[in-house]
Amino acid sequence: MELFKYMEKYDYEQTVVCQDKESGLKAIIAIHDTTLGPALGGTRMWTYNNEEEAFEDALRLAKGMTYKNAAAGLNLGGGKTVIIGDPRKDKNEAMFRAFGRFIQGLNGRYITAEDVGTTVEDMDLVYSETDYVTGISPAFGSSGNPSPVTAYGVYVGMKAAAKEAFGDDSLEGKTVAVQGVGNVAYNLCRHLHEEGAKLIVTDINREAVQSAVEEFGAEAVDINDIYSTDCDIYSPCALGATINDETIPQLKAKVIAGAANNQLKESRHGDIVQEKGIIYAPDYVINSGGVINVADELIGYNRDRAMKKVETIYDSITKIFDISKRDNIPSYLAANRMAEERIETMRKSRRQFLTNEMSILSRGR
Ligand SMILES: NC(=O)C1=CN([C@@H]2O[C@H](COP(=O)(O)OP(=O)(O)OC[C@H]3O[C@@H](n4cnc5c(N)ncnc54)[C@H](O)[C@@H]3O)[C@@H](O)[C@H]2O)C=CC1
Ligand SMILES: CC(C)CC(=O)C(=O)O
Repeated sequence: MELFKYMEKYDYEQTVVCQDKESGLKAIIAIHDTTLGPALGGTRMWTYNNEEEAFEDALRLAKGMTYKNAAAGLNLGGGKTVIIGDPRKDKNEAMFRAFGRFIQGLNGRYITAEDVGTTVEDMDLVYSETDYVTGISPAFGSSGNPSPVTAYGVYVGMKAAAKEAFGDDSLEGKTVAVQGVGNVAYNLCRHLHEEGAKLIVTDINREAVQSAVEEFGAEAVDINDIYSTDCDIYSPCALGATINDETIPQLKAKVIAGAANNQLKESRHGDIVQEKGIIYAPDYVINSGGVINVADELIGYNRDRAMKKVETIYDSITKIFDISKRDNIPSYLAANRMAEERIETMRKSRRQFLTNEMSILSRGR
């Protein structure tokens, strides 16, 4: 990857490469756009095949956060970190504390939280070194693990998508194929089960699948069979790029609504999905519950306020479908326009110098 070329193409502000030999920390912090406020986005720990893959993931995820935070109406920009390593083997206290010090060095331009491969306990270690971290333990007055709230947001967003596709937002009797039953999806399965949906699940982690089978009466399928399974809703909740040239022809679902970030391998896959008449709930809107929840910590966490805001995901998804129909554009593009318009408006209106830019956080209530 030619880093500067890539950054210029998608207008990234900053990429920070962090290395700490003692702890084994290798982290890439990508800050895409801070027009709306400090960049907030989680930290993913993953075993990448090579450095290029890690850079690309950090950059793509950071851009997604710019759009997610803008579409959610947050006064926050977009950033994300990837730590290169195996979350099951390579973690240690010194690593997350070293990472915390690097974040502190950015002086508030970037605020972190959990993502795939990192936990509340990891963020508590980061908090030992910096205030610019969210999703830490409730014992610190924080909101804890964002995953259950993300799951709730995906659930309400899925209902809005079901209304668009089937004329009714009830998920009772609907068959939902859930790909990945990790932190978010397991909680999503619980909501769906409680409403009477039928679940089909898959995961590379057999124990997670077994739990979903036992607790929710889910049917388990092989990881390669999830796309072609007979279902009403396909819910991608593992990693990104699962909506692509190979998988779209296999899909039988009328709706795609899931938690994963960067579900479309390329933008054009959003066009193809639309042409096939599949209702696609844009990923960064439907999965914004977690960031909405942790962002509330920045103004003094209030769970009721945060959950009320998460419930607006239903209206946001509905609005996107309305724009999509009105302007005859795919839903992913309707979401992008909504986010871009907000960023551009704010970019134009915020020209005068302020001594304390962080104060904008308190105005997002
Ligand atoms: N945790 C959160 O609050 C948020 C998460 N997301 C996104 O949602 C997705 C899931 O996040 P979490 O549940 O936190 O992660 P997680 O790591 O707890 O769950 C992911 C699950 O996917 C499984 N998996 C990985 N590759 C797979 C494959 N090829 N086929 C089937 N299963 C596979 C893993 O074994 C794991 O159980 C990620 O894309 C994440 O970026 C987005 C917004 C917020
Ligand atoms: C996990 C969230 C709190 C933030 C984030 O990184 C995301 O929404 O993808």
